[in-house]
Amino acid sequence: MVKRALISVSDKTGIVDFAKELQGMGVEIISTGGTYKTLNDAGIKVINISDITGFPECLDGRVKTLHPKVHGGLLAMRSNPDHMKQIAELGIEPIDMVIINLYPFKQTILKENVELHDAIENIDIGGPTMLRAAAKNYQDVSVIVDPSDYIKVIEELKSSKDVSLKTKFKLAYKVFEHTCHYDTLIAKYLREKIGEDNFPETMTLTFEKVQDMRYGENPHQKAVFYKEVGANKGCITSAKQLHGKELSYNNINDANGALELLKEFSEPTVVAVKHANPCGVASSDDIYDAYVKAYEADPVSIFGGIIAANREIDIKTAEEINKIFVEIIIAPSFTDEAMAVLSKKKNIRIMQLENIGAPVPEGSYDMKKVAGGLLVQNVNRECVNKEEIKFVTEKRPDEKQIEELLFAMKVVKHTKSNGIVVAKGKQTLGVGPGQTNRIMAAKIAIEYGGERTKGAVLASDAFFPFPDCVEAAAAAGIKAIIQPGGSMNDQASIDECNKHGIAMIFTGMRHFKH
Ligand SMILES: NC(=O)c1ncn([C@@H]2O[C@H](COP(=O)(O)O)[C@@H](O)[C@H]2O)c1NC=O
Repeated sequence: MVKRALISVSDKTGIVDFAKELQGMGVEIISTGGTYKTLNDAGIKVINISDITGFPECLDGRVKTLHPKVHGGLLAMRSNPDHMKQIAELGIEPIDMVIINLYPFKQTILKENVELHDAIENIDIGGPTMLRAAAKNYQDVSVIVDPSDYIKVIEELKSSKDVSLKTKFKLAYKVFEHTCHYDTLIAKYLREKIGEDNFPETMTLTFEKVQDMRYGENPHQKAVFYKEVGANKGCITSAKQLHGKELSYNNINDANGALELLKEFSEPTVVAVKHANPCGVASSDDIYDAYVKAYEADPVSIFGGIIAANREIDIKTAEEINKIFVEIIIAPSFTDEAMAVLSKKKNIRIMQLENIGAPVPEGSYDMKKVAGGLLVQNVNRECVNKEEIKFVTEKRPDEKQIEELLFAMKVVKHTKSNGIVVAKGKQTLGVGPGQTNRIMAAKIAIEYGGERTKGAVLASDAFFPFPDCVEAAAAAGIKAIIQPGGSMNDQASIDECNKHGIAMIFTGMRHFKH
């Protein structure tokens, strides 16, 4: 039986109707300042919390409900005669239901230019304390933290005069989920305020559900898509779907890979991705030309792929894209004419992402789940270390070749290791991804390039342990190479370059990606 309920809510949506229903069932209602006013103004009979505690709310609301008269009433076990005797002697009356939602910490920190003191004042203390007390004593107390549960609770009360133990247990579980999410956001916010790489002793992460997925990587795997709170600028989680069926698990993963690579470029660029590896990447003066070059880079692999562009898609580009089947096109915007063309196809997903080039914020984590644990590192935000660049061969690359080499290095950075990329004219010609030895990656990239590799450049994500990749490059007519350097055997590759008149530069920065 619910005889007394304590209501203390920041989000007052639906609270008047809920309280009216409780009152109609003869439940006595206690409330804190603002909630008291809202209910009282709506004609509901409410007892002010101060009349229960015998204390005024004080310290700007920092202390309202933190009192044994409240917590004794919540925590006393009704089945324990000692507890009941003690509270009777202390003049504490049981509280059977609490309806609480917390100070809007999340909404506060999501505001632009929020001051630390503002965030701090929005850390709720009394609310979580009551929520946790009530949830611990769920057998005797119903605890409602989510306004979407109001209707269900009222229905149960109407039909069986009480809330079932099963419902009370679920509501209690929800409380700990909620307070954990709330506290994790606080910890994350404060950790980011410290402003340096911070790898805490315990890693508590929190995400919010975006949607259920039809299935995971494979149809027999269940999957859900979650997003981080805040920090979603330029991320796949902020993309707006303008057309097409729901994104799949693999679509999201591939689109994420395409966006990460696209962020390396400021000039008009198109990235095509298959199975999380780039298959065609090109930069040009305009997006149409960049698309044509990305398509021609590898017209076979792009089929059924993900295309990401960093400029508006116009009708000319849309008509070109429409000639093949692609799963997703993602861009900052689409002209109306382009939308009309692209949306003729039922199966293409059209995604709009403003701020598509927004960099990953400094201090962001990159994580990989391993069985029984989690690997955490900071995001790989660099591409080459300009101070570390060394021209190691007799032949020096010219300015144009340096640009070409840097283009290829950006692409190989986002290719699964071992990876090799061959490129010319800011267009990939061959991508050799994810091989267990480097020469195989080189052979694949060169084979994709075919005749076009003559005069092209080659990038490697890590150093050459042997001169075999240079030999293969020379045979394919490659004129310049970029790689991190740092192998004990660097000299063998340098000698091989010198033998064939190839220019090679070392960047001092490796880009493994697994
Ligand atoms: N300090 C306390 O004793 C306390 N008790 C309840 N609160 C919070 O005060 C809010 C409601 O305040 P009001 O009814 O004055 O609008 C709720 O979000 C509730 O979680 C408190 N505030 C913050 O800690």
